[in-house]
Amino acid sequence: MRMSYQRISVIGGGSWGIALASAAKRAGRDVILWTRSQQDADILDRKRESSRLPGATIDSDIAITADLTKAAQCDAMLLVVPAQALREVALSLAPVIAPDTPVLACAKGIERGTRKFMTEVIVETAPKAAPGILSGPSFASDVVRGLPTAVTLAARDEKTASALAHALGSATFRPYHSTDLRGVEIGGAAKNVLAIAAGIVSGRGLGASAAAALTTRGFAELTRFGRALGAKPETLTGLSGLGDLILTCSTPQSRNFSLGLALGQGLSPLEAIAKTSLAEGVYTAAVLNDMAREHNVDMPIVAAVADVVEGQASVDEAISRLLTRPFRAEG
Ligand SMILES: NC(=O)C1=CN([C@@H]2O[C@H](COP(=O)(O)OP(=O)(O)OC[C@H]3O[C@@H](n4cnc5c(N)ncnc54)[C@H](OP(=O)(O)O)[C@@H]3O)[C@@H](O)[C@H]2O)C=CC1
Ligand SMILES: O=C(CO)COP(=O)(O)O
Repeated sequence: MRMSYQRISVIGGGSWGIALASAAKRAGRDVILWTRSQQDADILDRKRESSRLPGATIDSDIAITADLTKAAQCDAMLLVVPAQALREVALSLAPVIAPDTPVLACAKGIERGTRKFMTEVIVETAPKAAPGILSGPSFASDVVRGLPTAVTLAARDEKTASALAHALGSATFRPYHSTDLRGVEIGGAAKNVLAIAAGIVSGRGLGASAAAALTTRGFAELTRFGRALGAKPETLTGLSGLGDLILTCSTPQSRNFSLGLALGQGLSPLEAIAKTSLAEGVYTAAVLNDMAREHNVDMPIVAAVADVVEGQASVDEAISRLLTRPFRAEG
């Protein structure tokens, strides 16, 4: 098994892909960044900046390509495309990556239709790869500027997870390693949905006390769901669970929070989606709600967000439903 991960490929030239490529470069790795269009690759290569990350410079030593076969020549790969596009990209990669190459999902979401988590999609589409996941409280704009961030990186075995954390880590980008794939991916997927609710609370002007209650009760939902699906408690209270929930529920720097803010201020779901760049919680809300029901897990905030973004309830109806739930023991 390869344990030296010098050549890192980053698949996806959006804001998180560029930020992770920059972090890997800062850690001393040889980095290739793949974008799906040749035109984008040429522009990024020439300008060394992206409108998605204003003010950030892409290191001149990061190779940029639109050639998947070239990008597949690596020791480890980061998949940094939206959750709903991960299957399509992994399918194209499967024939060109070497067996046992770690392929880390860096998207936060659950596939609609199949109800699969990101590492399950990798296992299905690229069965010879070694699946992993990287997730945690980390805005691309912070990571690309080299501000201190910490994330969780999980692989099936601890040696691989630890070696990958060493390969990608630096003083300002600190991956903590884990083998709890499921726990890490549940945190990243659920927190986006809960961040929409936090944004709604802010946009409706419900106050700081309501915001704290929402985040805490949201964490109770995330924990219940995680426990039902076999996540480790320490993962749920760690960076990729509680850590990312706190970050995304607290600032309009989060796209999910800011989409919620727009909904709370009275925009329709379609208007709010059009106004915000990729907010994964929109696509995860209904599938997470369905999975919660399937596993008999009570997730009233997630259900409320799903109804609002799918246009089945108004913001006021959803809030009223949450506030009139029966009183119960905490837990
Ligand atoms: N931004 C952030 O701060 C963070 C983001 N994430 C997660 O990373 C994932 C990606 O987000 P982010 O980079 O911000 O999103 P962006 O919208 O900035 O970028 C998405 C990238 O994926 C590409 N893409 C979209 N669909 C496909 C497809 N079918 N095939 C190939 N490439 C595709 C886009 O290409 P094109 O330009 O051609 O459309 C674009 O380069 C999300 O799941 C997000 O939750 C996680 C942590 C932090
Ligand atoms: O996942 C993120 C930070 O950890 C980014 O959050 P948003 O996608 O809501 O901007």
